[in-house]
Order: sequence, then structure tokens, then C-alpha cells
Amino acid sequence: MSLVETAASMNSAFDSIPIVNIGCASTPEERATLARQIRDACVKVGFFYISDHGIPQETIDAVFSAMKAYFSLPLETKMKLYHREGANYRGYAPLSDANFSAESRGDMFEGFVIGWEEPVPKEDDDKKVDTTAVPNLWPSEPAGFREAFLNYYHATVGLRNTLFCLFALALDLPETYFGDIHRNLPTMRSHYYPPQTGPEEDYIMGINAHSDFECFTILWQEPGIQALQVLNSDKQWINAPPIPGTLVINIGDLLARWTNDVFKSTVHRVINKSSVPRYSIATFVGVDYHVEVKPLPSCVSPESPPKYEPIFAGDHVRKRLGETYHRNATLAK
Ligand SMILES: O=C(O)CCC(=O)C(=O)O
Ligand SMILES: [Fe+2]
Repeated sequence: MSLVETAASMNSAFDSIPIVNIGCASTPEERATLARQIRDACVKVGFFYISDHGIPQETIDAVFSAMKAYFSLPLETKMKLYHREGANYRGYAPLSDANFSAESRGDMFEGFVIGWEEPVPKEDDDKKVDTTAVPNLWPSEPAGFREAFLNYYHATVGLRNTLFCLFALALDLPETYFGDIHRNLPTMRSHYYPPQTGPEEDYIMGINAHSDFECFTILWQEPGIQALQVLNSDKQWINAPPIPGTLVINIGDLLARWTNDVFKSTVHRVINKSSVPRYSIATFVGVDYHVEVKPLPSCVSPESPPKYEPIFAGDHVRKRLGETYHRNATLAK
């Protein structure tokens, strides 16, 4: 069945999020099997869990500890790295600084954002990284923060390569299709969500309903706390609880656009109604800003013509970032 036919045959609302074990991806046959599972998940849900993802537990434990220690510092200490003063929103974002919905006045999370950086600087760094790359901001405390964040970041970059290869196969493309167009490396945002127990809980979200901007997101959620919800086509919110040993992968708007919506960029939100803080880390994976994104031939047909004009990846991402971080200022007028 073609991709367009597969998409047309899978239009019922999902009620759960599939799990794909990506541990065996070394032979072409194994990758083809995985690509089929991933295709089904992307066409039907736009979200899936991956198990056997290869990121060591110590790497996750270390970044989790560093993040908890950092977010518990006094606000004035954290504001020294206020992200609007750095380039490309790197650094610290206080509560309600981001705004993912036109109807709201801000999202109830604190964030800390980093991008590409070699753990140990190399002389030819500038040749490896897209010219849009900007320096990270690093706090002086807690000790070990930079190392823990970069270790986890680089582990997700490795996973990103595997996933791009599987997405290409799932789209009937050569597995190297995305291989040389993603030197503009991911952005990673860690989140702290305070518990929401007050009367505002039904209209202020940890993160309001939104879809992600880029190609796909690799999400780690703190174990044991339900907070993430995903919207199905019947407009029901389906819980996406943390599942031990897994990460969540979701398709973003750029890949949905590239696939003419054969792959779904599904709306999701976070609300932390547990009585304790909740933490997560999202790695947003895109492609180089100069790449022109237009619906792939395998995703269009006479019955399903292209829905989108070509767009440069960078123009799309900058527009969406602007909408997210300037909306408060517009509302305040
Ligand atoms: O914290 C989460 O579970 C999700 C975060 C998210 O949706 C985002 O950062 O775009
Ligand atoms: Fe998101």
C-alpha cells in the first residue's frame, strides 16, 4: 500500500500510544521491520514510545540530578542566564515566559535550553556546525551541570541519527536521505513543572496545547508522574504516562509538512496535577535552516495534492519561535 493509501486507511481516533523496540536495527531487514512499525505509529498517532534506545541510565540519572539542583536555586541566580538576553533563547526561562497558546497568558514551567557544543572543544568546530550555531550559557552551579547536560544531549544526537534513518525508510526514501542536511544540531530544553493544585488548575497548563515546530522530538519524562496528554481526532485527551525504560518520540510540524500530513504532528499539552514537581527534557530535532521543505512525491497523489507551499526550514522555525516567545508582550499591551 502506498503512503497516501496507508494514511487514508488509518483515520480512526487512537486510544493508546504504541511502543517500538528499536534495540535491533543493525541489519537492513531489521530496519525495514522497524520502519513499518514507525510508519504506522506516525500515520495513526504521531507519537510513539521507544524502548531499548541505548541511552545509559547513568546518563539520564546525572542530567536529572543536575536539572533538579539547578531549578531549586533562587530565582535571581537563575535569572543571571535569562534566555532573552542570550542568542536563540539559550539559557533560563522563568515561569510563564513561554506561551504556547493564543488563549493563555503563559505556561507554568521553567526551562533551560542548550544547543550543540563539543564536550571538549575541537579546533575544527566551526566546520562541523551550521553557521546559525550560537554559544550555550552555563550556570556556575550545581557542579557538573555542563557535563551532565552535554552527555545526555550527545546521547540524543546519536539516537537522532538512528531515527532519521528509520523515518526515511518509513517514507520509502533511501535511509541516508536526511543524512547530510541536519548539521544544524538539535535544541534541548529541560523543564520543571511546579505542582498545580490551586483553583487555576483547569485553565493554566504546564504547557498549553501545541504541536512541536521541528521534525521530531525526543522526550524524557520523569518516571512515576502522569502529566503529558495527546489529542486524538475525536478531540479526546489521551494520557501519555512515563513508561520505565522508554523515551517518547513525536512528529513535529516540519516533518508533517514534508509528508503532506501523512505523518501527524499531534497536539499535546502538559498539566502537572500531581502534588509534586515534575521534570522532563525535550530534544527538538530539525534540519539545516537552508533546506527547502516541500511535500515529498511519495506523500502526494492526484486525490491528495500538496497542501503546503515550499518553505525554508529556518524561516519556519524562526516564525514559530517568535510566536511562542513574543505573544506575552503582545497580550500585555
Ligand atoms: O514535558 C513534556 O512532557 C512535554 C514538553 C513539550 O511538549 C515540549 O517541550 O514541546
Ligand atoms: Fe511539545
